[in-house]
Amino acid sequence: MPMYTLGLIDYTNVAPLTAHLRDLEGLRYERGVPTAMNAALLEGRVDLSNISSFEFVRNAHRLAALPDFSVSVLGPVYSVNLFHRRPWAELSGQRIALTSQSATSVQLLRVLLEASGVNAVLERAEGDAFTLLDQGYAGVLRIGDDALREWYRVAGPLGERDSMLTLPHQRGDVIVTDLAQRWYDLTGHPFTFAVWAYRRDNPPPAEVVQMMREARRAGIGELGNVARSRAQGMGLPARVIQHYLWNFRYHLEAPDKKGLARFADLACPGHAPLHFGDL
Ligand SMILES: C=C(O[C@@H]1C=C(C(=O)O)C=C[C@H]1O)C(=O)O
Repeated sequence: MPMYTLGLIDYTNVAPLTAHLRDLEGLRYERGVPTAMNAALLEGRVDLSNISSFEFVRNAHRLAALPDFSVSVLGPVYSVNLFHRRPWAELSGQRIALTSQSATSVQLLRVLLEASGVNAVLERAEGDAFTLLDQGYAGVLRIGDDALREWYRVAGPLGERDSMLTLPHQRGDVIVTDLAQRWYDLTGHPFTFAVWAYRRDNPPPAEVVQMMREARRAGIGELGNVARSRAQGMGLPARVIQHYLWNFRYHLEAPDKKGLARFADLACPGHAPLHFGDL
C-alpha cells in the first residue's frame, strides 16, 4: 500500500474504535482535536479521519464519509455540555465562551439557542468551565474528555448501585445542559457528532477500512477493558466511562443519518448533498 495517513480525534469516546487499530505497511497515524483533524483532512495532510460532522456537511461538495462509522448518540452524550448559572431561557444578551476544539458542537449550540429564541453573544475563550464562569461568562461550552470530567464534578459521585440516568444536572448554582439531550428533546433524532471522512478524489484502500471494522468489533467486544484503561487517565470511575462508551452509536445507522440530515439543513442551509462511500 502506498503511504496512507489515518487521522484520529483522540477523545475517550473513540477509544472503542481505536484501541485495536493495527499497523499496516505504509499506514501512519496522526492525532489531534476535532478542529485540527478537520483542517488536516481538508488541507490534504491526512487521508481519512473522524472529523466534525458540521465540517463534513460544510464541505459536502468535496468530501465523502464511510457509510458505517459515526460518533452519535440518542439522548444524553455527557461530554458536550453548556455550563451555565442562569437558566437557559435567560441567556439572551449574555456572553457564552466557546472552545476552539469544536466545530460541530458550536453549531449545535447555535441551533439550539436559536430554536428557543435565545440571542447570546458567542466568544472564543479557553479554560475550564468553572474558571470561565467565575471570570464572568454566563455560559461555557465544553466538549470531549474535559467536558466529561467537569460534568462529573457537577453530577457525581456515581455510587456502585446508582444509575447514570438519575444523576443531577445542577450543583450549587452551576447548571449543566447536555446538548445532545436537548437536541433529542427538540427533534426526536439521534445526534451525529463525527463521521469518518475522506476527500472524494482519494477513497480509502479497502484493507484500511477492513482493519478499522475489525478494530471496532474487538473494541466494542471488550468495552469493560477499554473503559478501565481510559478511566485511570481520566480520573473517573471505570463504571462511569463504561456507561459513557456504550451509550455511543458507532455505526451510522439510518436514524443517525436522519438526525444528521436535519442538523445539516438547520446548521448549513443550502449545503451540497451528503455523500456516503460504497466501501
Ligand atoms: C461527543 C463528542 O464529539 C466530538 C465533537 C466534535 C465537535 O464538536 O466538533 C467533533 C468530533 C466528535 O468526536 C465530544 O467531543 O464529546
